[in-house]
Amino acid sequence: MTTHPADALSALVTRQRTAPVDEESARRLAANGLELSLVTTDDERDAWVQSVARGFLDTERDAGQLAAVRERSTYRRAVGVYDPSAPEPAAPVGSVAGWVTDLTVPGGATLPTLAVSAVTVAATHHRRGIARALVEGELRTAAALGVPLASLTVSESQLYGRYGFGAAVPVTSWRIDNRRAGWIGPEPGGRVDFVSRERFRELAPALHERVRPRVVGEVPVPAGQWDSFAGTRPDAKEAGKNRAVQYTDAAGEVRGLLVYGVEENPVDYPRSTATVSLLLAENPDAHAALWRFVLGLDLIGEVRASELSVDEPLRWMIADQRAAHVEVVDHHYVRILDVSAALEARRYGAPGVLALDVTDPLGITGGRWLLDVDDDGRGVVEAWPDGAAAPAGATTVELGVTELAIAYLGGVSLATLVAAGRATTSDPAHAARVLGWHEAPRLSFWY
Ligand SMILES: CC(=O)SCCNC(=O)CCNC(=O)[C@H](O)C(C)(C)COP(=O)(O)OP(=O)(O)OC[C@H]1O[C@@H](n2cnc3c(N)ncnc32)[C@H](O)[C@@H]1OP(=O)(O)O
Repeated sequence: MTTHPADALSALVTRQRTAPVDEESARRLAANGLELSLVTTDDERDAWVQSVARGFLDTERDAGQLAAVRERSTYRRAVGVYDPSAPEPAAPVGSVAGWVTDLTVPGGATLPTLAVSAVTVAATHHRRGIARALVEGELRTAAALGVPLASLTVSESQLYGRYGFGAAVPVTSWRIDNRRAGWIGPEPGGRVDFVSRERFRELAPALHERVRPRVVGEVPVPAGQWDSFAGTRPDAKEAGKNRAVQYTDAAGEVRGLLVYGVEENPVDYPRSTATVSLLLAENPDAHAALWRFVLGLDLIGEVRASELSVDEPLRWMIADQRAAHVEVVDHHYVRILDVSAALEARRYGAPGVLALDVTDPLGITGGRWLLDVDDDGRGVVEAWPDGAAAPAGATTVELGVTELAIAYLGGVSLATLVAAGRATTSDPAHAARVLGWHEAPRLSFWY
């Protein structure tokens, strides 16, 4: 009997949520008088949420906020580190959250990934290896369950390379002088209408589910996060600042959604700012119509948007490209936990054989593989035994698991990594063509 991919994913989701904590990390922490534990009861979860809020410079949560979080975070596993000698031992001094979801890879397949979030360590306990124990432990647990990837978005760029995560999905942040920009893009025939935040909240999950399997680098938005976008959480601050808009095509189908907020400029009213929180478009018409709408807003002098593709088509829809200040930022980090499964899943940019020698500082998935790509971009992976020579005609590539992750989604050229001294190969041009992809990856939100 074959297992449907969705069934396999949901089995992994359940097993990861309840898996015991990693024994090696528990031992390491115990040697320093600390306890590693799964967070299970409501009281434990509330205390854990307070520690996470403090770690991310947020305010203490009140009862209403704790209830809202409790209701919206059942999808994820929470782990805490406890110090029994602290005056308040029930408050964790370290935290991590993780859930198995799926990530779109080149060619349109999706692959299970351990999404990691909420990594914090109390300032009273930092720089003693607590974060390392938490992250390594969760990676080992996921790898043992057969999850092939891990991924995260980061507060600081320099934290996760040491665990084998690579910045696979760079994105762009935009500041657009909308008066100067000038629209030269299409003028689609559908209609744009304001809708309530509640309607946005209702329509957005299904629209994102239609869009994200086509966008390399995307993962599903966790259900609880839609309320944050829409401002429909009962505890949302200034929820009314969010304005929602939909694009409907000529057949009456909603193909695009936008949520944005405005900041008044008190000294020069027509120079106020609009910030796009999310623009979801199912097709080029919806994309063009919603951007045209934002750039034409009255009383707005600057439009801001972030988490856009590095190859965002908007650049080619405005007459004056210098009206847009565009900054590239590292955003979605990927960690390969199973090189063979990861390489088999994606499609490739060019045919040929790569003989890959991958080192993994954590010892989870290092080794040697032959990747044989056919004319349609499909790859077959087999082990390349130690000591065996590379097959005639193969391009050899030596790199770390971090660098393989950086190149894995086709967003960063292997030739660039070679030029940066981060990988070596017998043929940079061929290796880059094979691992390359025709569309830049993107992740449109933070998690
Ligand atoms: C996916 C996410 O959740 S991203 C969010 C990350 N968390 C935050 O930004 C919240 C605020 N910061 C913190 O809570 C903590 O400082 C953490 C979680 C970043 C680090 O926790 P610590 O327990 O101090 O980390 P730990 O002692 O395990 O250090 C692990 C390694 O990271 C390094 N490191 C830790 N913090 C930093 C930092 N801010 N900058 C650079 N390196 C750092 C350490 O030097 C150590 O290096 P090594 O093991 O390679 O020698």
